[in-house]
Amino acid sequence: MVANSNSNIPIALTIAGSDSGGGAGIQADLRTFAFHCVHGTSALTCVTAQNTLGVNRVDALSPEAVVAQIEAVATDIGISAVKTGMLLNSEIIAAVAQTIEKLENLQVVVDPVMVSRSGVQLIDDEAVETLRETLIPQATIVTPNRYEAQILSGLEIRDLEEMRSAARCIHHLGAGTVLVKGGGMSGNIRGVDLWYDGQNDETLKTETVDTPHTHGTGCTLSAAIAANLALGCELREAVGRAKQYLTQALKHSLAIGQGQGPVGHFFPLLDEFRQP
Ligand SMILES: Nc1ncnc2c1ncn2[C@@H]1O[C@H](COP(=O)(O)OP(=O)(O)OP(=O)(O)O)[C@@H](O)[C@H]1O
Ligand SMILES: Cc1ncc(CO)c(N)n1
Repeated sequence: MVANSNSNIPIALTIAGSDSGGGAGIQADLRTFAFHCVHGTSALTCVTAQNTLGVNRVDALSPEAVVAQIEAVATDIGISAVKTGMLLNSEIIAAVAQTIEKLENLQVVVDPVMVSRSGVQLIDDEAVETLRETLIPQATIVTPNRYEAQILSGLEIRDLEEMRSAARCIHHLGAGTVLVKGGGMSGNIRGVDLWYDGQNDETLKTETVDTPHTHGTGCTLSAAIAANLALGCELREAVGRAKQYLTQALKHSLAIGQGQGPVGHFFPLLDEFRQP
């Protein structure tokens, strides 16, 4: 039998860290790409020993190793969309920014991973500055959570109005569009995101899912945006579709481990493969 090979498959790249627990990072990104029928490629920045309770250890790769992975993919396979996640330190951020700057026709989704959901800063101040100066200006869209938006804007965020002000400040750093995510907000704006593209702002809401198992929401959302961009969607549509996918994954989140379980990326296949 002759294979029905597909040479038109959209291709996306994730530049991010590994999560041994499988809920966030590269593992979440590649699963999200796959569930959008997008071929996923990856450049690993660090390896975390992590589970549903937290991060126990982080080992970084060298900036040269990160660049070599990006170049190996770009020079042979080609990429139409990239997402960046946990970049860890200033040297890796600068190397990634320099490398992707040279790639043409690339849509860039920057998830500026720097603060955990509990509000703990994961990267040092120098790395924040490098992110601000080198990578965010290249972003088609940047997707900070509440705490990351506070650091990038220097503003406190307690309500929608403050999310709006922060988005405007971050837009001044040079990103095309800013999406301030509301997973860390409380009350009726938990799960409401604020979009600002330099002209219009808009609140994006699907529904609030009442679950403690939200590990990997940010990675999944940014990977789904990159996947939809690789599929050819316009940015606003890509974000809307990504939020729908994430909401379904949250509704099917996995109550595994003793802490915060991951979102369930494979909900579209549950009926087919559900155990008896
Ligand atoms: N309980 C919820 N119900 C609905 N949507 C949610 C909920 N929690 C998070 N989201 C959505 O998930 C997406 C990611 O936002 P969040 O603020 O959780 O990012 P994050 O903190 O970067 O995630 P992570 O925990 O992976 O670091 C956003 O679209 C947000 O609105
Ligand atoms: C590897 C990795 N990337 C991103 C996050 C943020 O959710 C995480 N916990 N781990």
